[in-house]
This record gives sequence, structure tokens and C-alpha cells, in this order.
Amino acid sequence: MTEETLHDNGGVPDPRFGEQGGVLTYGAYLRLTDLLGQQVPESAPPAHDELLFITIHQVYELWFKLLLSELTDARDRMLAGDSYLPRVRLERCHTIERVLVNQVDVIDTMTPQDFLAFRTKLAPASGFQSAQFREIEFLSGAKDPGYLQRFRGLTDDDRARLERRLAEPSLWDGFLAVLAKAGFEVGTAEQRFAAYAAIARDRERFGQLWDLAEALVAHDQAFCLWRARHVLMAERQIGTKPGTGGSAGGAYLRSRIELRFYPELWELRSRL
Ligand code: HEM
Ligand SMILES: N[C@@H](CC(=O)c1ccccc1NC=O)C(=O)O
Repeated sequence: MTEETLHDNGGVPDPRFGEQGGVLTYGAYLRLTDLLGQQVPESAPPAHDELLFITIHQVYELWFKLLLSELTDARDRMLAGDSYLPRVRLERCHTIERVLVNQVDVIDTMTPQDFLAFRTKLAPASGFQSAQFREIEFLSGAKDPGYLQRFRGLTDDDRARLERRLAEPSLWDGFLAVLAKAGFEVGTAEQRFAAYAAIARDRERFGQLWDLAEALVAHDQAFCLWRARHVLMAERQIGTKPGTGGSAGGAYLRSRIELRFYPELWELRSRL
């Protein structure tokens, strides 16, 4: 294309731009007819805030899907001994996770009265049944097979995916593979703490490993922050009532705040 053809339209794009013989449209590419047809309220007539409630959960699940893809790639690359791209992937995850924590603000615009207008229709469904959320926990390293027993209403596909995540290596296994490739012994806890301390004390030499460990801590911290915000979100709506999923509600959610994906990286702080 010549300089003249680029500019002879006064900067206005050629009206045929993006239509070079193709039939693809924005809506077709993004499957918007399907996507925007999936917000179906349970309440009839629909309670005003149910669209908000469905939308926010669907947005979470879309981000969970992307997180799983990024975290899986980070894990696979670490298993191969790489440390640069896994950190890049984890940093993207951290950015998404900040969005996940901050979008709780949107749910907080709902009053408990408006939630009550459709809450009874939701039982016994609950976020406890989010298979992707549990997949993220398993992939991150918090593998609790008990969840597979406690889950009601898992599809065969969900169950198969969760069983695969339980059986396959976690991000933590990937991290230990990176340390092993760098020459550290990682068989016992004491060997691992010796490795973390060596890395922490010589960042000029081991900066890439230190940054990778810090990216794992950031991922862990983001999920702790999400759990803490989720408790407040839940208690703001339902106080001390039991959950639709059959748990004690806020008390159960509080018990989950202590969960850490990488307890040794937190323990390292006490040992430095
Ligand atoms: C009105 C807002 C919300 C309330 C009142 C609420 C309440 C609860 C309660 C009480 C539980 C415990 C299980 C039960 O007995 O029901 C739970 C679990 C859960 N919720 Fe929510 N939730 C809300 C919004 C959300 C949103 C927007 C998400 C995003 C996906 C979410 C994801 C989850 C997850 C993943 C769990 C399982 C947590 C775990 O087992 O550690 N919730 N929620
Ligand atoms: N467990 C919530 C209801 C709830 O928030 C919910 C219900 C169905 C699907 C997802 C949900 N989100 C998080 O738990 C409650 O007890 O009010």
C-alpha cells in the first residue's frame, strides 16, 4: 500500500477495512447470540437484581476459565524447568485476580432485601459447587479429595476434570521442579528451606527464582483476599444465616480464610 492510499481518506479507515472478502462479524466471532442468551432468571416475574447476580457469577466463571488456562501453562513450563514465562503467566493471573477481588464492589450495590427477593429460588445451589473454583485450588496445590464426596450435582465432565486435577502435578510441583533443575535439593522440608534462604539471600544470582516464588505468593495472597472479601460480601447479604449450599454460612467461609497454597513460602518470612 502506498503512502497516498494510506492517507487519501483523511485518516478515516477504508470502509471495507476488516471485510476483506470475509463473512465474520463481531457478534459471530464472539458467539454473542449464545452468550447473551444465557442470563435466565429463576424468579418470576424476574426480581430486579437477579440479572446482576447471574451476570457477576458468569463473569467470574469466564475469568476462572482463563485463569485455569494461564496457570496450567505456567505449571507445564515450570515442570520443563523454565522460570521466565511461568512468572509472566502468573503476573497476568495476578492482574485478573485483582479484578476478581475488586468486582465484589458490584455485588455490594445489592441490598439484602433485594437479594431476598430471589434467594429462596437458589437453594440448594451455591458457589460451593463451582467446579472451576475447586479446579483452581487443586491446580494451585490445595488438593482436598473430600470435596469430590461433598459436591452434590457435579456433572460427569466436572467430576472427570476434578479427578484429573487431583492426579496431575500442581503449580507447587512445578516450582519444585524448577528448583531441582537449578541444582537445589528439594526432597525434605529442611532442604527446601535451605534452598529458599539461599535464593532470598543472593538475588543477584537467583533473581529469576526469587521473582517466581514471589509470583506464587502473589497468587496465593490474591486468593486469600478473595476469600476474605467473599465472607464480607456474604455476611453483608445474609448475616449469620446458613448458606443455600447447606453450610453454616459465614462461619464456614471464615474457616477457609486460613487456607494457604504455599505455606512454606509464608513460613520462610519467619525464618529470614
Ligand atoms: C450475594 C452474594 C453471595 C453470597 C451471600 C454468598 C454466600 C456464600 C455462602 C454462604 C457459601 C458457603 C456455601 C453455602 O452453604 O452456601 C458460599 C460459597 C462460595 N461462594 Fe458465594 N456468595 C455470594 C457470591 C458469590 C460470588 C459472586 C461468587 C463468585 C464466583 C461466589 C463463589 C463462591 C465459592 C467459590 C464458594 C465456595 C467457597 C469455599 O468452599 O471455599 N459467591 N457463598
Ligand atoms: N450461597 C448463597 C447463595 C449464593 O450466593 C449462590 C447461589 C447460587 C449460585 C451461586 C451463589 N454464589 C455464591 O455462593 C446464600 O446462601 O445466600
